[in-house]
Amino acid sequence: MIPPGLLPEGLRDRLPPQAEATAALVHGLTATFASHGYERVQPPLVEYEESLGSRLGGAARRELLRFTDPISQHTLALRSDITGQVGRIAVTRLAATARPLRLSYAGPVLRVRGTQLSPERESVQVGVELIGSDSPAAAGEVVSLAVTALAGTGLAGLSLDLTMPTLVADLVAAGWPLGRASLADVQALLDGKDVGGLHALGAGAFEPLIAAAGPADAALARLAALPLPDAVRARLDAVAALVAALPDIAVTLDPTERHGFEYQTWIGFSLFGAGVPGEIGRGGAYAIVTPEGATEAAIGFSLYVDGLVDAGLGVVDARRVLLPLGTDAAVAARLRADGWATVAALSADARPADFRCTHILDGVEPRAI
Ligand SMILES: N[C@@H](Cc1c[nH]c[nH+]1)C(=O)O
Repeated sequence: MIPPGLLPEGLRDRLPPQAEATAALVHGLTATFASHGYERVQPPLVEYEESLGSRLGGAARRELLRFTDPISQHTLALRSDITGQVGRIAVTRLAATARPLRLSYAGPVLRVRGTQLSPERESVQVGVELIGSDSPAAAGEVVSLAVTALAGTGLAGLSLDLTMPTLVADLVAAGWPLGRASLADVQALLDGKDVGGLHALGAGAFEPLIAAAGPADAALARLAALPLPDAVRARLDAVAALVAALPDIAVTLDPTERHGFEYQTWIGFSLFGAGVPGEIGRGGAYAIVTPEGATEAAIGFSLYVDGLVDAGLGVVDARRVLLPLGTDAAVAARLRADGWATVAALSADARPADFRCTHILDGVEPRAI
């Protein structure tokens, strides 16, 4: 028998005050997005696996929890990421809406497996997608919105890691010599920072990419010294402009990092902050496939609210006042209008501390205890 209170691995209850903190953070972040012109959409928790899966990269698709719908007999899946759903909305229901389209979203996502760093399987994603452009200006808007929104939560020590997920493939397409290696080999060797392996397969041309990782300014300078095709150089300039626009936060560049960027294209980024293990958010440019088989450029980010909650952010400093038995309803209403949370005693011996009250009503005024 499963003991009462036991939850499946990777799932948890949020209790006071964290449950409220989650809601407050979601509210604050989406309000910031709204103030920058991003309008909220709310896709469902569950969709056809075929449709949901096709909008995720390979690894993320394997993270979908699937089941058969007893009504339609189709395979459905719980979303592991909201970005693909927003893309679907953009190219179907909102296909005729003017571009760029600025949408925001918030809600729970579920993945089959947690990771060592974040064992939770359910988490809350909050984010924006700018659809119709992935230009340098769009990237600048989206990255600075992520930074502004996170700064608004009180998070300290914010830092940004940039990557260029399609860089290696672009260089290969431009004729950088692979030797006896395949594109996948080179990517795997770069992931492992395996200089010897690259040379052994005759793909030594890619070695300088390993050294071109670290603090963004130095990494960009190293990359710029390489024989890059014009299109890649233009993207590098866009990344440099983006870094220059963020003088107040630490920015690093790891140009070949692909882990977690299954569907992102010319730019990807992760956000980190003090007191939060693992990423706080991730984003980048990507292409949405339209029902006609064309593609539409987009860029956005998702923030993972649970890390912020676990770090103690979002806790609303509630002023809670205990109302002794028989308190006048009008007095209680006035206190609430003044921003108090009122807790009505249901017995004469109710003690403020038992109800996490900081005050007790004394006559018509709250008295600190
Ligand atoms: N949803 C992606 C990040 C993203 C949003 N938009 C583009 N990329 C993730 O959580 O990994």
